[in-house]
Amino acid sequence: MSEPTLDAGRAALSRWLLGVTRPVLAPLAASTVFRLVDLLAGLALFGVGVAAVVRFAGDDAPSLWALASTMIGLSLLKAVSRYLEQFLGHLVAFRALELLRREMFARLWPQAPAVMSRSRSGDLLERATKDVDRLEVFFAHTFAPAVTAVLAPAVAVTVIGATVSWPLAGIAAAGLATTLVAVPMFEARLARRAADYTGTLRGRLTHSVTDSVQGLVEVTGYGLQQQRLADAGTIEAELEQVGARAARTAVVRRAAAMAIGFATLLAMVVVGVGAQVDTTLLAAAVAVALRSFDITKGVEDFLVDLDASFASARRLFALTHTPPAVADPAEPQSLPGGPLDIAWHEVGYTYPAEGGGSREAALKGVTAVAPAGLHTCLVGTSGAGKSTLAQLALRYVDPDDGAVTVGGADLRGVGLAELRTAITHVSQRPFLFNDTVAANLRLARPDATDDELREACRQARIHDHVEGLSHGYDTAVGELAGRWSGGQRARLALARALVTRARVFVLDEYTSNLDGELAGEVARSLRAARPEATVVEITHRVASSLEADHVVVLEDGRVVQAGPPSELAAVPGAYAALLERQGVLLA
Ligand SMILES: Nc1ncnc2c1ncn2[C@@H]1O[C@H](COP(=O)(O)OP(=O)(O)OP(=O)(O)O)[C@@H](O)[C@H]1O
Repeated sequence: MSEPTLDAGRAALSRWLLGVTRPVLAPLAASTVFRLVDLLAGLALFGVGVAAVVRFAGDDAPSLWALASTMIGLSLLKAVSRYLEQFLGHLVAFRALELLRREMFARLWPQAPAVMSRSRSGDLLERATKDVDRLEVFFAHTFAPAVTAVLAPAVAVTVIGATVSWPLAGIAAAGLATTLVAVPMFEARLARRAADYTGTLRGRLTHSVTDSVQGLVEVTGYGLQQQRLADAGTIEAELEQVGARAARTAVVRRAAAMAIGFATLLAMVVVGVGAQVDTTLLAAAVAVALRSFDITKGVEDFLVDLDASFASARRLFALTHTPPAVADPAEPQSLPGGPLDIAWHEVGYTYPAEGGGSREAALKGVTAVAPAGLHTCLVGTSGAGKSTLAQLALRYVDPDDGAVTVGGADLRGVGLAELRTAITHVSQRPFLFNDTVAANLRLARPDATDDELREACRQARIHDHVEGLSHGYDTAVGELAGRWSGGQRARLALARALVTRARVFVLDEYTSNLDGELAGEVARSLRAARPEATVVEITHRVASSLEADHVVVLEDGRVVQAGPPSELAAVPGAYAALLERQGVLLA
């Protein structure tokens, strides 16, 4: 199946959705058939009932036995088909939800972590949950009503024609066709735009609320509560406006549909009486037509939901079809054994600009090395490109120019799984899951033993703290790790990295929350625990880089100095200037 482009039209989106939900198409079709039988049985019940009342009112009373058995038979048929329709409909709903969620995560996985820096958190959440839910509802609860809203009236009209009168059937058909085709077209474009815009606004609202909750400390600290509420209120007001317009359109549509229905029924009565159609049959025909108009409402609901569903599908599609920032090589190359060096060769990288603008390159022809088995510090002023250099070493993104090698192998040629095992990362803002300490540590290696967890925590100088918690390693870390200090969180994150068997540690300012003495102790402990490992550390604490084996100094996306820290500190230059700025006295 060819994949539609990111601004896919409805046909392409439908092909994609049908492809994803293929396994539920058969039960969906069966559910639709049972719904049709249910509706037709309902129409027949209504028609037979009205006809019976008319005959009882006249002097031609029907046989009670025949009437009762017909009604009971139709009721049973209706009940059984309704049960089967509902049963299959729910089956389809749950399976479709599962299929859509799987598709979404399978597509997002290769995009992480790049997608996290591209997407706003609330927006991503909105797409991952609400958009998928909306599609599921459309799929499982809107499709069958729409199809049967056309088929059931079509069958009813044919039966009226064959059993009562074709002119009456023609009038009913004309009225029903008008409600099915003309009414939904009223302001259809407006409804579609409203649905798209509503989705965007909802994303903005979720984003705003998520930001307010995550930034609660800043919001409270700077007294921004009213402003945040006002911002969210503005979006809500806009949502309300869009919703009100859509509701007004829906009211006009409904009123038009009711007027057409009323005129059709009146015309049927006038023509039927004029043509001297049998009263009982005429009453039954009008009753069936009346009920058919109710059924056509399914198409109207479908069209309203259709707009919202396509809007959801479009957002989900754009998210899931963004090409992954990095791809697994077709024929992965294995890494050599032993300590691994990381080398950047003439590397250039520019972050993608939002809205097609241009950005300045974050890295400009960087050539540097973090020698195997040694401790390298990347230093430089804020925004110099240190984190970007580290991200390239982790292959979170690929360079625009040049290459990054690990143990001599181009990162783009090494399987991502092998790479993630060989190189581990402690980020500037480590995330701790709302689970126990042990579970958080085992994320790195699920089969790690209790003793291994303890050893890693001892090495990261966090064991004593964990042991002092109410349930030791089984203590819950707490949502968003709010109960942990920055330094404790950083050390737990380091312990998590130490649980792995990684040969390269990329540490992004992992000691920034520790006092100088503890930072030095942790660094020495890491060295002692993993003497063969290559450590690439980003640090603002330039003084601590004096203890490293190798230093790379970056400035404005370029390497300006590199070498052993003692040599660099001894000559005037960027490194000496950084040290001086931090009050380190040079000999
Ligand atoms: N996700 C991003 N999108 C766009 N630009 C980015 C992104 N991350 C970093 N940049 C830009 O790239 C440049 C290098 O940033 P980088 O984070 O690598 O610097 P750094 O030396 O690690 O800074 P710091 O010490 O402040 O963490 C900066 O100009 C920064 O604004």
